[in-house]
Amino acid sequence: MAATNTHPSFVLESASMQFKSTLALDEINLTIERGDRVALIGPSGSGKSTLLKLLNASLAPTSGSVLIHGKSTTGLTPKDLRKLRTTIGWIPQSLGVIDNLTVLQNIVLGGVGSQSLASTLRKLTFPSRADRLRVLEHLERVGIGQKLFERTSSLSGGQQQRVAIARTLFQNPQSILADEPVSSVDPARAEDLVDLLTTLADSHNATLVMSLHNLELAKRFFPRVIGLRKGHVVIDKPGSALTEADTQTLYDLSAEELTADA
Ligand SMILES: Nc1ncnc2c1ncn2[C@@H]1O[C@H](COP(=O)(O)OP(=O)(O)OP(=O)(O)O)[C@@H](O)[C@H]1O
Repeated sequence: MAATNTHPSFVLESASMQFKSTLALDEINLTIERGDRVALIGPSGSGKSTLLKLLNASLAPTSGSVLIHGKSTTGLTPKDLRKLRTTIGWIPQSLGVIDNLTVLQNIVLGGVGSQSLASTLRKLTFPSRADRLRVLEHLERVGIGQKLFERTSSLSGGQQQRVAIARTLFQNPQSILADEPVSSVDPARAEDLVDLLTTLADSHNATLVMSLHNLELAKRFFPRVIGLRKGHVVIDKPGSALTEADTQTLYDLSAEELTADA
């Protein structure tokens, strides 16, 4: 189980992110409580990945503040930043698994956090019996226990996604962030993976924030759906309460935008 922390998982206070001439996020105010299960939806370019990067402390806001598990991400030393990041499981679009390592080694890497290079190499080369058993337990939970010693490059895309999930769980994070983890798989597999990830996050009592393009999955699996448009939060409600009007709010181009884009 993840360590107890009474703070909300994430708090954004007037947080903005400006990239040169692009205002990717505009004064966002948002609290994500411990154990929340949140889908981030919105059109391409609306700011979903940027928001996840603020929640992962890989970007600091250009103005306003972001608190992760009660700690502001502004002005942290690199050491404190690394320590904070060990409390967050991060599943990027690219999954971040290393092809040439075995499944066991990839998952052990999830747990090394801020340890030294020497200690990391030792763990990778000679994982302890306790680590091997824990890895196996997580692999079994994601349904690929038999793949423990296989080279990750020999696994299918869907199996590699399961490795990425097991690696995140092995880290025992307080929160899990996933950036479109199902973008490149077929609909049936996408549903299985979202089901698996939401169930596992629940059983670990971990907060889950996942960006998704598939609105049906957001509706079915997420008690909270946050819709972004042009760097603003325009929807924040249970997935089961999403309406056609919400979809239009998010995705329909106004006549003004159509003229601007022409
Ligand atoms: N590093 C960067 N430098 C400059 N502009 C950026 C950078 N990262 C993002 N942006 C811009 O910020 C805006 C929001 O991008 P972001 O990637 O957060 O959108 P998104 O909703 O995740 O899109 P998608 O669904 O296509 O992944 C876009 O206009 C994008 O071009």
